[in-house]
Amino acid sequence: MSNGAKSAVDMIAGMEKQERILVIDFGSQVSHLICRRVREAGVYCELRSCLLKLDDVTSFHPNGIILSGGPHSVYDKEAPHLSKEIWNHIDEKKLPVFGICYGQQEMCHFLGGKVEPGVKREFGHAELLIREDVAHLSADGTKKIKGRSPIFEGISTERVPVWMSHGDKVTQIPSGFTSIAYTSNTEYAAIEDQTRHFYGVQFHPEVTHTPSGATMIKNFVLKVVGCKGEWNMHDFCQKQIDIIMNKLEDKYVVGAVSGGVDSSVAAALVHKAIGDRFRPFMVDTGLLRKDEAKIVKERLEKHIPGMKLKVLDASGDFYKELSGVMEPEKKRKIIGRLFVEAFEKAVSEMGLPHERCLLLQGTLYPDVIESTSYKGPSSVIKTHHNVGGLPDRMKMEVIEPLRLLFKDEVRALGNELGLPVTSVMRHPFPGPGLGIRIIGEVTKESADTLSLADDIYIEELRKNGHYDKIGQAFAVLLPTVRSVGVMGDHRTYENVCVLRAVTTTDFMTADWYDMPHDVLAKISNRIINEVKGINRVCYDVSSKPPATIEWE
Ligand SMILES: Nc1ncnc2c1ncn2[C@@H]1O[C@H](COP(=O)(O)OP(=O)(O)OP(=O)(O)O)[C@@H](O)[C@H]1O
Ligand SMILES: O=c1[nH]c(=O)c2[nH+]cn([C@@H]3O[C@H](COP(=O)(O)O)[C@@H](O)[C@H]3O)c2[nH]1
Ligand SMILES: NC(=O)CC[C@H](N)C(=O)O
Ligand SMILES: [Mg+2]
Repeated sequence: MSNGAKSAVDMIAGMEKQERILVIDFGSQVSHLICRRVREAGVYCELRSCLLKLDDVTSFHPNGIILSGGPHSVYDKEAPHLSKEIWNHIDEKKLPVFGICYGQQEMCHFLGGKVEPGVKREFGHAELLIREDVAHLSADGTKKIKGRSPIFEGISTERVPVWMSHGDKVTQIPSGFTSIAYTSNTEYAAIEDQTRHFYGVQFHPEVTHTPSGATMIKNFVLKVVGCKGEWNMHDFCQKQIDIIMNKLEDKYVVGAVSGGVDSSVAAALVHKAIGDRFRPFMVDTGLLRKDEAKIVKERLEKHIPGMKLKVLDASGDFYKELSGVMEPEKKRKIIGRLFVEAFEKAVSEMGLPHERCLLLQGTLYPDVIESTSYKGPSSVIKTHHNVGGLPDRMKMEVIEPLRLLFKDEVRALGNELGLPVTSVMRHPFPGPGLGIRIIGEVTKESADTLSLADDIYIEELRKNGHYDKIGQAFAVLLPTVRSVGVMGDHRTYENVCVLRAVTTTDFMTADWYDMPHDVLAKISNRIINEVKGINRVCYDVSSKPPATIEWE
């Protein structure tokens, strides 16, 4: 639901004193992973577009800067560059810089080196050879010693597997730089200017295909920049509560809470900050998991003392309006509209002063990155599904307390706030719920059937130790398909249920989960025996792409 614009409540204000790294995005597909690695090193960081202005840099107060990779070639006419003012500021403030791939090329290009189209494009694994004889000043600055660059400290081998993805090549390094590692393809696989604390690598240390990459980024942040690495969820949580408390003074916040990770954590945080001026509500669409509204209400009220979750039963409207509708996009539109109507009804029933009321949104950092990062020529923009349109239509200001966090940081924040594991580690559940898992027309009967099958499936996954290994699992019902079966010597002619389970890191791509046959057998047996109306169970072995995770 993010529009990427600044929220009404600026969640960063008040955090100025903490150490921080600015990651400048030149359009790489994996720039966000640089942020992940920096934060894993215990240092707060943000990703900003390479089109940023000097003011954006000075107001961020970075301790160091990382330049990402990108699809352009630095010598192209339309290639993006950091402005001269920013480079001057870097010089003036003596800010350490780490350039990755395009970032390294950009640094060399600007500082008087040379970048040219390479003879050989390199995509994939390469072997990096670390130089052990780089001249350095000793820690006390008194004598010259020989050893490896601080970027490579703690890496146990001299030959390091790294991931390459480039066509251009640095052919001449700027004065002051020296090579600190090489590959068979380039002398300048890693370079440094010790005096200015400038570093560059041709490969990608941010991806997991470079196993020691996280160490290199950590070394830059802690050893070169000199950060202490003390950013942690406990302090972050406390600071965010203070910020919300101070900014909201006498305001009210209404929040649509689904029981999913994001909305539950956001709700817990805002409740901690403003108590009963936060009014959470949940819409029972009739398309939720089995007993979901009841379970979510009990669970949240138990773990967030004092919170009262209002449940609005709108299931009748959903079944009525979906009756006879087969087409997936039509169903989604109807569901989206009914959600908004239910929200409006819930808010108006609360009778709060409209001008003092904000809407809580569970926007996460990937959504913010998507709308603010630099889009290079070959970048793919993901489609973010959501319930949509609410703040515009309701003309309400929004508060997005999670907009600086990645999903697993949200989970860590949930732990910090005392939410149970069942809340913070649960698989995502889409807003349209069973509505897009009943293929074709949705009825109360099919929703009841599917929720029973889904419940058995999830229960068995938990019992057999598979739930936490899976990114998302659910059952799908095919009410338009009937199959013949035999039960107790009788002919049956009933529905087919499909089980889906995928592993994924970001839900943009996914692999089907290799489920052991004995577990499948148990689940199939239970569903066919316990759920009336289903006589056949199939397992979905399609990956995304070309399939999607949901069926509609
Ligand atoms: N049944 C519901 N009642 C109230 N709000 C809902 C409901 N379903 C979805 N929403 C709202 O829509 C938002 C988007 O849903 P989405 O599924 O993306 O996130 P989530 O449910 O918070 O987390 P998760 O990704 O773990 O499911 C939710 O954060 C919540 O504000
Ligand atoms: O809140 C949501 N509202 C939606 O309309 C919606 N559609 C898909 N999803 C979830 O998005 C992820 C990717 O789904 P697909 O591979 O089916 O596109 C998966 O996690 C899906 O469950 C939704 N979430
Ligand atoms: N991954 C990158 O940053 C690539 C940089 C540049 N486009 C090249 O091909 O060399
Ligand atoms: Mg959800």
